[in-house]
Amino acid sequence: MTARTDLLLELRGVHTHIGAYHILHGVDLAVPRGEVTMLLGRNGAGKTTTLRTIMGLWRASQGSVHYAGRDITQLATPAIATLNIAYVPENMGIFADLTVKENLLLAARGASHAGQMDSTRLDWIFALFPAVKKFWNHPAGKLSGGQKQMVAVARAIVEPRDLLIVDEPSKGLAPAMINNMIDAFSALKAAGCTIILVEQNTQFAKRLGDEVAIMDNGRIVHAGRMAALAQDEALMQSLLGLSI
Ligand SMILES: Nc1ncnc2c1ncn2[C@@H]1O[C@H](COP(=O)(O)OP(=O)(O)OP(=O)(O)O)[C@@H](O)[C@H]1O
Repeated sequence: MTARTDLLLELRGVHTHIGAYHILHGVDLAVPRGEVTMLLGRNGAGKTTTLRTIMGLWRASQGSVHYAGRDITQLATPAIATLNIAYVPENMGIFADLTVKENLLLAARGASHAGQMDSTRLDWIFALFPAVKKFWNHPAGKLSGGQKQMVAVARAIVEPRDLLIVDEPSKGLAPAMINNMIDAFSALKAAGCTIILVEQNTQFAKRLGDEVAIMDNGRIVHAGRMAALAQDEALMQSLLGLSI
């Protein structure tokens, strides 16, 4: 099959088993470079499993994952991470006992103290996520769920990324924080980052998504432009069982 040059990431016929369970049943997902792709679907549809398979945290038992024209299906997670792909899981993986600064420092390559971090990039991150600056020297565990989510995304982008993958970024966020998160992802996209977001919040998806893929029962059941889907109430209803 010829590779599409507009795609940064492509899954072809991916099957994933978790132990004895067959979870993904031939996932085809095309992620255009420089855009925001929304992965939607009901609970248990296979969205998180798809992200974990991309990151090598689960191994595809069939099919392939191509990134920037390279087959990464068999690569181990650390090798995948060095390809400038960052993944923020749903539980965020924040170290509660460490300060916000220390959480970010851990993700900064080659920096052993804050003075060695790229200050221009840090200022940019502070502008995107004011809570990160405000609570810089506070233990991350003391922050609200929304603030932790900001720290988790900030940590993922402390180094420049080509692909950022975030599982449910809007989960539990107050409306003002949702707007902040949308602005931050828009700024990241404008800076050239390709983004994949798993979402349950269809308003969030509608405002940010360029491309959309909808999963059900371990398969992609619809893929296309977000704007087109957002205008098709009936299709949205039939795919997700809710209205946008
Ligand atoms: N570690 C596991 N062991 C067994 N089954 C699992 C495991 N993780 C996920 N599953 C199952 O795989 C299916 C897909 O789960 P997944 O978390 O990928 O769905 P999801 O679309 O991300 O849903 P949610 O929004 O609820 O997280 C579900 O039926 C789930 O129960």
